[in-house]
Amino acid sequence: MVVPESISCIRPRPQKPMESVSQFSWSTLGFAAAGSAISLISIYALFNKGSKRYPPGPPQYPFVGNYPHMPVGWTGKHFAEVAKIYGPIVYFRVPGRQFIVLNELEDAVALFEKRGNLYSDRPHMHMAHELANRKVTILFSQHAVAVIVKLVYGDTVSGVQDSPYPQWSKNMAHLTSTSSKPGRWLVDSFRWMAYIPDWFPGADFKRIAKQWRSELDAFTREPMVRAKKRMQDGTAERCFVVDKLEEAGTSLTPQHEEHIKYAAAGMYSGGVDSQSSFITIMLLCMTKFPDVQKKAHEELDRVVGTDRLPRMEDAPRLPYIESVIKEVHRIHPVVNLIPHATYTEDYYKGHVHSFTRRYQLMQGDAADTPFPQELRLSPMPGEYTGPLAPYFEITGRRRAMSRNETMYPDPERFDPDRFLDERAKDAVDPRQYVFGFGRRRCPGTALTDAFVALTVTSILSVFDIERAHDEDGNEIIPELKFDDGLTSQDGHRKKRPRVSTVYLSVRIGGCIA
Ligand code: HEM
Repeated sequence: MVVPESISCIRPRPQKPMESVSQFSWSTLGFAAAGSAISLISIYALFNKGSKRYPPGPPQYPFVGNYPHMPVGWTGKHFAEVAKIYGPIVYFRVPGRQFIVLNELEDAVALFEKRGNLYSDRPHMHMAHELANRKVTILFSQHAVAVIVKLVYGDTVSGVQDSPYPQWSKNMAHLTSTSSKPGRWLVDSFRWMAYIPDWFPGADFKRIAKQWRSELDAFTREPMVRAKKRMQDGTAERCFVVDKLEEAGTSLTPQHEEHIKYAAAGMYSGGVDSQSSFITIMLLCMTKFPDVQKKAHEELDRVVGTDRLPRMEDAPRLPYIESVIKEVHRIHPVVNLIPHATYTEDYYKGHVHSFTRRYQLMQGDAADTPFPQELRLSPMPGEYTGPLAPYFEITGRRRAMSRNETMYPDPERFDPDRFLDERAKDAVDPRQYVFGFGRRRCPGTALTDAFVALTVTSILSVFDIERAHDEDGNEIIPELKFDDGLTSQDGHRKKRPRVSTVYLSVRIGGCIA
């Protein structure tokens, strides 16, 4: 190169011999690259430690594991796609949590029912359990005592416009669904976030949790206070709370009273939203499938007649209505992904399902809290005690079972006859799985069966359920669309008020008492 004279004063600085420069940088670079590779491999190995022992699942990324695959929400729709790729038992993990999703009834029965001793706990969800204090009611209580009675507080709600109960239960349904929403709260994975001060930017979740705590407090306390007041006034009716308080009599301790309060609240919160969701889905199906409704009307008119409401004893003589109820349960199981937890090592179909780690029940010192026993981590000798994945959250995906083509050919079709004709031998009654499994199976099953049978037959015997019309007078044919809550309801609710989705016109004189 010719250097122009004007800049010829620029001279190259004296340099170390080329060879030594290159030796220095290459060796440094080499060490750095090797170090980084080893660190990355170690981190990857740590995250995928033993992953071959687990059921198949989407590949994991370093640090975040399967966070990108984790569904936010209750229905976990994309699991259907995941199951097509990885098979019926799918595994995935995010920092601090491991999940197994069971898509087939056979596996859910094998684990939740036949090995119920291992799979009956509830996982710890930090936002719901600790920050919002939802651990106190039975659905999420790790020491569940299933107590079912028809009337919990002995109070009257129906027909009273200004009753606080509907609002309380609405708040509770929202709180439960949102606080424990899968994938929604980072604090469920990173529990140290619970120590972030409330005022800290981004700590909105703590402020929300505070609000929920006070709503939960009102929900559990107020109905109990009212029941006790009625007992004092001598106007109390027999119900779960009154029976239990009377039973305890003078030996009632404050702690015992707290247990009654929370057991009652568990029934209250577990029962209201699920049953009302079932009825809205039933109304949606009747609106969309008028032929089914017509057949149900015919059966009711033939068996019960038109001069009285149906009674429980009519139910065995109404097989078509019973299959309508089964098909409503099947077409969209009302309650979505409620996980169980397992803490003990177990092998199923060649895969290990948990680290050998277990929690022991130890006496806590907080005698004034409702549940003085606390779960304390107690590693056994030789156990894995690292920061990752202390146990598995394991869910039977009811919606996958309800779409199983062997049990239900053409599963997307709403067809109650599948439980009556030649297909009936394979058509498993969905009530086997829509209420959950094993020891955590819904304790409200019998109550729901009775409530649903009476409500569905009463509505159908009194009303024609008709489609709404748009501004041009055309019928609106609703889609089978559901929202993404813990309990899914008719998904049209958000768009327009339910009353415009269906019309109930009176078929016969009278009303539903
Ligand atoms: C359509 C009606 C209902 C459906 C579909 C339903 C479904 C479920 C499901 C799937 C579970 C979780 C089971 C599991 O983890 O394996 C559950 C739990 C529970 N349900 Fe229901 N349920 C209904 C009605 C009721 C009623 C009427 C009550 C109370 C009167 C109730 C009280 C509870 C309680 C307390 C739990 C928690 C049980 C525990 O954690 O041990 N449910 N329900």
